[in-house]
Amino acid sequence: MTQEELKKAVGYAALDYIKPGMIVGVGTGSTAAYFIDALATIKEDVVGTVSSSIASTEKLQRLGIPVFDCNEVDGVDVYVDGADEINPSLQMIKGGGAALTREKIIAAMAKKFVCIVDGSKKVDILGKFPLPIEVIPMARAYVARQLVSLGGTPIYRQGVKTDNGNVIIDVHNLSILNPIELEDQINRIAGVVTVGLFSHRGADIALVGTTDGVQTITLK
Ligand SMILES: O=C(CO)[C@H](O)[C@H](O)COP(=O)(O)O
Repeated sequence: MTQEELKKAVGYAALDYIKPGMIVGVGTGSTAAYFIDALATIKEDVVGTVSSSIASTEKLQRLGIPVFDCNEVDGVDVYVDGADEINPSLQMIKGGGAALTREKIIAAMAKKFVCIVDGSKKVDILGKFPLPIEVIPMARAYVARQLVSLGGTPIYRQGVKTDNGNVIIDVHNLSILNPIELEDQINRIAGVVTVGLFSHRGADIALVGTTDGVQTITLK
């Protein structure tokens, strides 16, 4: 099976977690896009969605799926999104698509986070994928210097502006042995909006696409 087929398989497998009347959080990226296609097949059952990016909102609306502003809903029943890396504790690196801040907000609001990935995203230690950080533009150089002092190699993602009008710094060469500590350290740097490390609020369930089928991982 190709990587695209594995992404599609987990996108559709996530429908098992959607029940009639739910408010569904919708992620961003190529795997989440397959989930949106899947959601369209049961759209009469879905009360509504909240979306983590303008791109996902536009796709949902094109397919006739109602999208609410996060401030209009009391909570999110289930959040379905991809990841760039996921470890055995279901902590993740996210933000390859620059949507990390809205993704973190919806993850925080959600009762259940279902992460959908193809098998290439599974790692033992996070950090091979450069860690995305959303930064207020005027703080870019300062934040980069602070990241160097934490041992990383920050690279400014040229030409990218987030849906919130900010910039992205990708931090290379990190071996993230203590994700919670690093998430806290980076969050404390003035000018950082969000770090794409999802360790305090990781996933509750991971659906992993493999050539043997969709593997379900839940924390014990
Ligand atoms: O965090 C994300 C976007 O900000 C995505 O979930 C992540 O980049 C994975 O994307 P894809 O499903 O295209 O591999």
